[in-house]
Amino acid sequence: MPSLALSDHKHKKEDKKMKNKLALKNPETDKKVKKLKDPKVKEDENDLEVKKSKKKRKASELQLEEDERSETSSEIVEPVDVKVKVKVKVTEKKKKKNKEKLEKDDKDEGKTEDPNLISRFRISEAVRKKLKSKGIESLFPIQALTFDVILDGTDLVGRARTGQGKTLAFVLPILESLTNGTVKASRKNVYGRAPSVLVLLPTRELAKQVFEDFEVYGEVVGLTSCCLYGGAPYHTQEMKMKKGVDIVIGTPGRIKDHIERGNIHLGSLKFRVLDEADEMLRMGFVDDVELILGKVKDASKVQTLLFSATLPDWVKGIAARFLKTSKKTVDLVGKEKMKASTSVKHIVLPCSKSARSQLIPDIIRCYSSSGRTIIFTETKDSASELAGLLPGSRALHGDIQQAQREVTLNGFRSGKFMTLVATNVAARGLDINDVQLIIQCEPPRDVEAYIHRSGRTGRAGNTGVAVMLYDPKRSSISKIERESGVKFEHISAPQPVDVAKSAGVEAAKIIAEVSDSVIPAFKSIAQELLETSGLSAEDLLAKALAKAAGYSEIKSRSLLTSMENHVTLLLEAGKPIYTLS
Ligand SMILES: Nc1ncnc2c1ncn2[C@@H]1O[C@H](COP(=O)(O)OP(=O)(O)OP(=O)(O)O)[C@@H](O)[C@H]1O
Repeated sequence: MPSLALSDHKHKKEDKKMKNKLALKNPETDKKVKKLKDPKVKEDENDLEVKKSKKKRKASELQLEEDERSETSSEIVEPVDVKVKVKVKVTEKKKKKNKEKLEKDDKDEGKTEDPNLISRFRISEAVRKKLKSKGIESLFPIQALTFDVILDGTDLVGRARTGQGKTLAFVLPILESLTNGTVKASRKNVYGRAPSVLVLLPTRELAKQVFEDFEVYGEVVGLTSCCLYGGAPYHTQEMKMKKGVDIVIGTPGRIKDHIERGNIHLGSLKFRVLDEADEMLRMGFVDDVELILGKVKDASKVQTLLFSATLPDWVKGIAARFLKTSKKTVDLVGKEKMKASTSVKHIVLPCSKSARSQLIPDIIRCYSSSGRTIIFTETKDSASELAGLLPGSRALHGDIQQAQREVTLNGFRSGKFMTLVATNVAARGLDINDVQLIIQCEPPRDVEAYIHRSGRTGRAGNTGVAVMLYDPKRSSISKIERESGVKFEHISAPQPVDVAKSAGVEAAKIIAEVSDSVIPAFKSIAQELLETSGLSAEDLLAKALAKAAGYSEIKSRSLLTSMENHVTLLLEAGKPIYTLS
């Protein structure tokens, strides 16, 4: 039957894909990923490089010694074979060549030293130590390229893809500038001091994250920070401002309120930073941002920095109006077609709305590498609904109380649960360790959202997978593909039998870890089962593995809509078939 033959063909394709997927879990790949993640491994790798080049050098030295020996001994040793003949015939020319090679190796050794090592920048010892304790040995490109520009007092527009370290790109030079740089002399360290730095961010979660970086690195150089955002009581925030603080980080609405209530004075301001400015525009903070920026009386005394992963017109306009004409732009994306993260594997998969909750657990099984997953929905209701349907997941969106949002995010960060279902509140800037998989339930309305959502994985040099579901009857992915520059990999839904196979591998591992002490208690019932079931020990064990992996039966699934219990048939006819449409 042609349809069957074709459906088998599909299965083969799926098998191949599944092998690729499983390759993600293979220890070799794991080792590679670990290498990328683990700074110690990086260090070991550097050591290895140094050792390799030393070995190379040693080999050349030995060769040189040997050449010399050969030459001197050429008179007394009878050539034994061709190889030795070649050696004894070594000439001055070869010796010179080896020496030159040694010199070149020496030079290359110098070259392998990382030009972005933190020791090469004007970063104070205390901050350097702190960075090292966090596994940071060298600066990322956006940080290395902007560090001196900022520290030397120039306004800056910085742009890099998601997860490339834009936060430390402004945190580090600002801290240095306040403690050792140009603004050190004019900064007062007294009770009730007005802030020297004001950082504006679009969401509360993001503000908190940036605040934590300022806290960690600022603390070691004696600088204090506070975070001001809506949904939290005014009183505690006011108290902090009264005591005096060096760095204020917050969302535009709450910052504006504090300025209007007279809690924040901008007279001592040395830096203002706009992070994720494009999102502030999208979230309707245009007036608040412009009002806050306009409150600074003498803008010539303030350095303004603007960081973003995308630069729409409003952001360019803000840069033109509020940054000095001497400003510099460091744009690591530029006119490159690919705007999204290049360390992410971008995949699309056809799926009807009703099949989502059945399909998503399988996508997680296949692609999350047992790490964290963030699922994005378009509406708050669908985030709550989906979180209710997926065991072990929690929802995060704007209708959830701030205190609960923080509990949820902390739980996700600390690994209490591994799947977060969120709206765009989690799309921007959030940096959560070990997010391996992003699932977007449908194509977002604008390309920026796609870039930022998929950028929650594949951060800081790690790899990740972003899967976007789409209903072929309702939505199109071509606009996102065109505007983001992403070349999507098209796949069909993982077939339950394939997912079961990878679940079986996990279950087998779990069973192998069970202590032998359980055997006596279960042995007699196992023997009885073997005798009465009429199955071989192998088949019976397969059933036990299936149950341990959560399977009682295996259903089929449509390749077109991902609906369970649907089979996709591909019909072949000997001549063209015309439809009415
Ligand atoms: N030099 C560095 N070496 C190693 N890790 C770093 C370095 N700089 C930053 N990181 C880590 O990289 C991750 C991403 O950084 P960050 O959140 O600043 O990226 P981003 O460019 O602002 O991303 P997004 O556009 O999504 O907001 C963080 O976990 C951060 O700690």
